Amino acid sequence: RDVENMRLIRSLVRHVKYFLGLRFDVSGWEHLQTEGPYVIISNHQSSLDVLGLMEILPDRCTMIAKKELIYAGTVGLICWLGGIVFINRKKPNDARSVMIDASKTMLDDKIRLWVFPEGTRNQTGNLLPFKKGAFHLAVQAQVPIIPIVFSSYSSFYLRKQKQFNSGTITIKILPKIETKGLTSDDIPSLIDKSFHLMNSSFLSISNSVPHSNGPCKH
Ligand SMILES: CCCCCCCCCCCCCCCCC(=O)SCCNC(=O)CCNC(=O)[C@H](O)C(C)(C)COP(=O)(O)OP(=O)(O)OC[C@H]1O[C@@H](n2cnc3c(N)ncnc32)[C@H](O)[C@@H]1OP(=O)(O)O
Ligand SMILES: CCCCCCCC/C=C\CCCCCCCC(=O)OC[C@@H](O)COP(=O)(O)O
Repeated sequence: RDVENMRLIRSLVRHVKYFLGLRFDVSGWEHLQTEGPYVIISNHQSSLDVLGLMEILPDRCTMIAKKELIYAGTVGLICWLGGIVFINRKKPNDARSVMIDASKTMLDDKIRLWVFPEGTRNQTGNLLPFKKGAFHLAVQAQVPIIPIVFSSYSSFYLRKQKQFNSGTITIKILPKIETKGLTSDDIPSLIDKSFHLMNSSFLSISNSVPHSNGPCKH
């Protein structure tokens, strides 16, 4: 169990896109060229997000995930080996204390953490209001937040209609938001700022989908 295992996991998962006919169009790589630990936050539409995540995953970066994933067979084992931090969403007090511990570990072990601040998968067409854990984590560790947005999958993947076509996912890496000197009092405004940046970015990259390479909506 070590975050270094993510290198191997990342290189294996990167092949899955070819089987599904998916492409990634990434912008903002330069924003990930930040030294040391940081917290990445991104929107969460489906388990397909794992492919985009692995496409851009920086070194020494692991995720916060719901603890049910440990029991998901091979996927659970892979998550455990990759050093994923598991939280019990049914016990928010426990989840919070795990995240407070994580804020120390990320500094001690120079680890970056990826959090899905919506807290659950969402395909409503707008981002869900953000939970607060990711922002407490960044402020407690005094590390930057790097927001990342995946464009809507609705042009190629309709879960209810069981439709899946090939397509292109646009990933936009946004400039980091510094948290040095911020305290827990600043968290509401930090959330507000991050939410509006990400939601407007999500809407703008989802409407255009310029490079769609597959059969489109029916
Ligand atoms: C064949 C190929 C196989 C390939 C296999 C490949 C495998 C690869 C593996 C990759 C896997 C990726 C895994 C992705 C998994 C993604 C998920 O599981 S998403 C779901 C889980 N994640 C989350 O839920 C994170 C977001 N949630 C939160 O951050 C929450 O805040 C919370 C920590 C869970 C707590 O929940 P809750 O209490 O409901 O939340 P709030 O409303 O936000 O907060 C209430 C209250 O508590 C205060 N608070 C919150 N956090 C903290 C903290 N860390 N420290 C101090 N205080 C905290 C918060 O301020 C609120 O109080 P207030 O008075 O209202 O301010
Ligand atoms: C046509 C099929 C389209 C789907 C293809 C999916 C291919 C993905 C390939 C490999 C990735 C498998 C890793 C699965 C990890 C799942 C993580 C996940 O997404 O957990 C859900 C959790 O965050 C939120 O849970 P809830 O929405 O609250 O419950």
